[in-house]
Amino acid sequence: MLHNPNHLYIFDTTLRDGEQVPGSQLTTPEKIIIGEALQSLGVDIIEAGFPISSPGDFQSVVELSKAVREPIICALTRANKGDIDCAAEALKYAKRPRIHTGIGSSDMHIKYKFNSTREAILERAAEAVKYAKQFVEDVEFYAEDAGRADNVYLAQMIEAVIAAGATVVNIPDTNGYCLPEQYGAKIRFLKENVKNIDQAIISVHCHNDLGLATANSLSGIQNGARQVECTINGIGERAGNTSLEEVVMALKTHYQTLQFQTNINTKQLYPLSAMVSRMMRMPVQANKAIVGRNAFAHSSGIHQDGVLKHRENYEIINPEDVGIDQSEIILTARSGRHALKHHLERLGYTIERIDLDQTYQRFLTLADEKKEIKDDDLLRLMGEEAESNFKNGVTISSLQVITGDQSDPQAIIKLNYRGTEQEATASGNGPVSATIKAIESIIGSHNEIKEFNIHSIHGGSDDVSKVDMRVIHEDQSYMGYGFSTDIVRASANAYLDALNKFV
Ligand SMILES: CC(=O)SCCNC(=O)CCNC(=O)[C@H](O)C(C)(C)COP(=O)(O)OP(=O)(O)OC[C@H]1O[C@@H](n2cnc3c(N)ncnc32)[C@H](O)[C@@H]1OP(=O)(O)O
Ligand SMILES: CC(C)C(=O)C(=O)O
Repeated sequence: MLHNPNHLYIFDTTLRDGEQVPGSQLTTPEKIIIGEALQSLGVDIIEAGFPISSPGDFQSVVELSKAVREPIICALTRANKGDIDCAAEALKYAKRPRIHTGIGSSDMHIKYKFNSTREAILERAAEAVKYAKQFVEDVEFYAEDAGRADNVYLAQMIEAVIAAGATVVNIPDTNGYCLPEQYGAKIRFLKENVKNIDQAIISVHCHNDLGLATANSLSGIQNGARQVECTINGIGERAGNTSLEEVVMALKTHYQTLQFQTNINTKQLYPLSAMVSRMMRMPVQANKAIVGRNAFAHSSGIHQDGVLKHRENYEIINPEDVGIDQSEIILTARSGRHALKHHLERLGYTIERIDLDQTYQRFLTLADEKKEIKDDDLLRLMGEEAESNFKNGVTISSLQVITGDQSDPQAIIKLNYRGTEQEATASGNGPVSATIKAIESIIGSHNEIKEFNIHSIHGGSDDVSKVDMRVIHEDQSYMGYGFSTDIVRASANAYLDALNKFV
């Protein structure tokens, strides 16, 4: 078989083995959407289904064969004529069809599944391949439970099926039993002991029962396999299959050592992972390698500081390479000053004006209570006691407002400004406008307020109100945030929050 010796074929079985997850069955239109996305990702082979299993799965293979033309479309069968006839029929529209047939190869399966003998099973294996060959040129054979099979017998079986015409021989660790070294040694044994092995591609198909599917697949590849069977997000029967994104990124990250190329456009990995998770109703665990929510999130201070100084200190993959915009710095009580400063700057605070130590202590108290500090929490922290956050900031020492429907509202304010306490009184068309005017008469300048929003945090008339405003000063825009149970005080806090960024 002619192929580039450095090319590693990616055989995606999300739609077949991946779909064997309880509750994750897909409709034909959903399979086509995922199939088209897999084609765009660059997989070489799509295992589209098991046509004999149901009319719906048969139809999915038919429709996928029509819609997805670039990758090989593969259909699974047992080693019997009925399954193979059905797969051949379902694949009749495929541009590049492959039948994937096979049978158990371990003594366990031979005895307890088939109540048969090694000799009889070997014969059935070869017959099935010969039969499938009448329909398609490309026939893959799987030796189910090869992970627990005797290597000498497995080699005989593989030799027989290649002689019968198999183009690809799949050595599944069906039950995720092997250790990486054992599985690699099995592949090497076949490479060295099957006389006609050069006439077929060896494929690895590993399950994750011991969390070793990716490690076993890589070990198989290092020992002679040139096709890897995998699924998006590693979904599949029981603990799942080898995860496509893990194996592809391991090959890419270690290209210098392994020297294998794939056609995968890695930037599509994350969007496709999210699509499969949504359509198959299978959440991705947060700490899942490559595509988990936390795969590029840093929440402890030492790591955050390291990442902010030089991303590669704590990341071996650039998140953009897998379609994730950027790493995340999550603020928690384990964060340090560098992370806090990073977020404050991102939110528009000029760090030179902030008393970082003071702010950090208040941040820690809040973080211990809240676990994760979001932008809103940080803005609130800055707005609530704006004066304690800024070095030499303008602060309010008292505010009194007289309002009602008999006269214009009036505000009397005392500000600490430039080292002295100064007082002013002003009236306006409302209590907020009177307060802002009073502040402006002390600082001696007028700044236009472009946006002004008041929200309650939880709802209810006794709630804390949150004010945000955009203040224009010398053609620059400054956001201010304020919080208080008194909406006038919250507005004054927001104005001072913005003011302290430029005064
Ligand atoms: C390791 C894997 O992931 S293999 C793929 C697993 N996927 C699936 O099983 C999903 C699709 N399966 C199905 O829809 C059904 O199981 C069918 C249509 C294939 C078969 O359904 P049924 O005919 O009702 O049989 P059932 O599933 O109960 O039992 C399996 C039969 O297939 C036989 N069998 C199992 N694997 C193979 C094989 N590779 N080659 C030949 N026969 C096999 C079993 O020995 C058993 O036969 P028996 O009835 O003579 O004892
Ligand atoms: C059908 C085969 C390839 C399989 O899924 C397995 O053995 O795990």
